[in-house]
Amino acid sequence: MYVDAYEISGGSSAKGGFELRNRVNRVVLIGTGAVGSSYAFAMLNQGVAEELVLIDLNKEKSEGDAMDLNHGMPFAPSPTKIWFGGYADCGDADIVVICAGANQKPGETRLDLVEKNANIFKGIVGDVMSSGFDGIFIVATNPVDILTYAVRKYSGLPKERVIGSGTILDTARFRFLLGDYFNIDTRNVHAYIIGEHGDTELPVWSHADIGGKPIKTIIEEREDYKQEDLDNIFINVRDAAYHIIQRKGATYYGIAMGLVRLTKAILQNENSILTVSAYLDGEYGQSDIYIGVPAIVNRGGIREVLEFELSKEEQEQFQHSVQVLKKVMEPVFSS
Ligand SMILES: NC(=O)C1=CN([C@@H]2O[C@H](COP(=O)(O)OP(=O)(O)OC[C@H]3O[C@@H](n4cnc5c(N)ncnc54)[C@H](O)[C@@H]3O)[C@@H](O)[C@H]2O)C=CC1
Ligand SMILES: CC(=O)C(=O)O
Repeated sequence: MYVDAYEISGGSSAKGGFELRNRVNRVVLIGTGAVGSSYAFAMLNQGVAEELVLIDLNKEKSEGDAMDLNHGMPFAPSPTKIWFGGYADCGDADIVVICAGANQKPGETRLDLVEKNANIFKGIVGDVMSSGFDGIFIVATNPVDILTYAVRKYSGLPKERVIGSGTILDTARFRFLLGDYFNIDTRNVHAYIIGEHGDTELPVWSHADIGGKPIKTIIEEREDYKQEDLDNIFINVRDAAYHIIQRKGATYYGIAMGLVRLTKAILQNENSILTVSAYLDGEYGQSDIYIGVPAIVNRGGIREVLEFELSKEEQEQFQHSVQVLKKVMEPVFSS
């Protein structure tokens, strides 16, 4: 069901040929808390899906969200059929997005959430798969790399059809701050954060450029830009969630827009390069791990992981990030 965006119907048209029938696409969102409801709002505003189903343990909340969102429909760029549903609705879904589970309290790391959220995920993924779901999972719940691994394990779906949001948000934060620093439209900044979506993530300075010019070269050539400032930019990216959680208790708009970007890349078969949590099977010298890397995303999910030629320091940092994740994963998946 996930492969064909279009179905050829055999019925004869007025002109006697085949009719190309656009099959309705459906996204099911599980978890309509701060992140999930922001995602639903952004989906409606961008007119990405034809059907959007909301599921949450707190049924009243998702029912209220469906009503509220539907009242905005006259202002949307295109119609989206939105309803509060149940797991049976996943059977016909193209994409299931999971934002359900606990979030960080001030001072907590993402990795601190692993046990609680892995337990929640066993039930959720089991219910989704019982519906006959055969599409693509997108995972946002933290610790996202480990929970994406959990979804693959619990669902048994092919690796390319289980995708974590990975460092899509961190990369966006990085591009925003670099754009601000160099006074360039952030969309013209090409720079990536890879590794764990968390404290061990790293910036890929060796492949960061603006308008084709490496940022390293700009720093060497221009006295008004300093390496020290770039180092601070990365620290602000890495610690952004802590800064926001301290101020408002949670982060949700940035990730919601990142998740919509990912959903669009899939539904519109874009072959876009996004830094997502992808399963590594030898790439970057690593295996049996989900972690943030640049990947080509299209209607089949992850078409390919892109392997940047990393500097020695970047390689070491990436390896460290893998090791930290594996250490936390070990007790979760050993039984
Ligand atoms: N990947 C990323 O870049 C980001 C990830 N997150 C993560 O997203 C997750 C959600 O965060 P928030 O929306 O702020 O939390 P929230 O507490 O506002 O919402 C969580 C929702 O999950 C629901 N839920 C809990 N157990 C459930 C179950 N078994 N079935 C269905 N629904 C269930 C709750 O009822 C609640 O509505 C957290 O783990 C957070 O750390 C947050 C921001 C960025
Ligand atoms: C909470 C979280 O993972 C983030 O904002 O990056």
